[in-house]
Amino acid sequence: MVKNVVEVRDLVVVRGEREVLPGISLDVSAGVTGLLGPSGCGKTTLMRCLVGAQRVRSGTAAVLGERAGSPPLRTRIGYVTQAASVYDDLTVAENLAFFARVLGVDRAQVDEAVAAVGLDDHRSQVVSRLSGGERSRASLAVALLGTPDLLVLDEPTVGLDPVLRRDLWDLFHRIADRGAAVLVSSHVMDEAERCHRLLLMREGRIIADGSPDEVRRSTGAPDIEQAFLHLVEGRGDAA
Ligand SMILES: Nc1ncnc2c1ncn2[C@@H]1O[C@H](COP(=O)(O)OP(=O)(O)OP(=O)(O)O)[C@@H](O)[C@H]1O
Repeated sequence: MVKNVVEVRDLVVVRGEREVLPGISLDVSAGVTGLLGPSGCGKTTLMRCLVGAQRVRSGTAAVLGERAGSPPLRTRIGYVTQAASVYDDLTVAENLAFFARVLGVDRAQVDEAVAAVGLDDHRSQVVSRLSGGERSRASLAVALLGTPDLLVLDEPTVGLDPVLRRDLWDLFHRIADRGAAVLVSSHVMDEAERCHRLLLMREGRIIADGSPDEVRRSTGAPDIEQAFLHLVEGRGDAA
């Protein structure tokens, strides 16, 4: 068994004129890992590297022992971007059935994925008539097809009410409990408390890495929000 699900070493990514990731290194293992950092610090760029959607200048990114983006990883990684990635003119069930066929996944998994994201009552609804939160849950259901070993979720709870957010976090934990790695970016600090491990980023670098308790302790802050401000404003360095 591969210990680290993700291994990134000295990764350099340039977007436009800017070195967005100036040589980042990190590992991600099973469990729920939160990726936090100010807007523009490079979270999405890093996630794009892990799914093979980002051109890199140098360094390496490996997932489950394979080069990120290589074909064997196709069904082993689920990725949800900030924009919903389902077809507007198909129903929820039709979208799932389509992606199940593309991925070569058993149709039985469609029902499981729809139930997991709480869209049972909307399975026959055309996506264009769903609310924003329902639409993003439909995208999440697609990412769950194939029972991925790595789930990469770019701010999956934006625009969701507290009940749905809690339900989704319970789902992330259930997925992690069966041995998968779940990497979630978020701006919501109470969500950070629900992660097994936190990676705090600033300007394309990891500035803190540890459990919520460890991050709090290393900064002497009473909560993650204060710890985050402390680190991001450069008054400490816990990494
Ligand atoms: N297509 C692009 N061309 C040039 N620069 C880009 C492009 N996409 C993103 N960038 C820049 O790369 C940097 C990192 O962006 P990225 O989307 O990775 O940040 P982020 O941490 O995910 O931000 P947010 O929390 O706002 O989603 C930003 O400065 C952004 O302006």
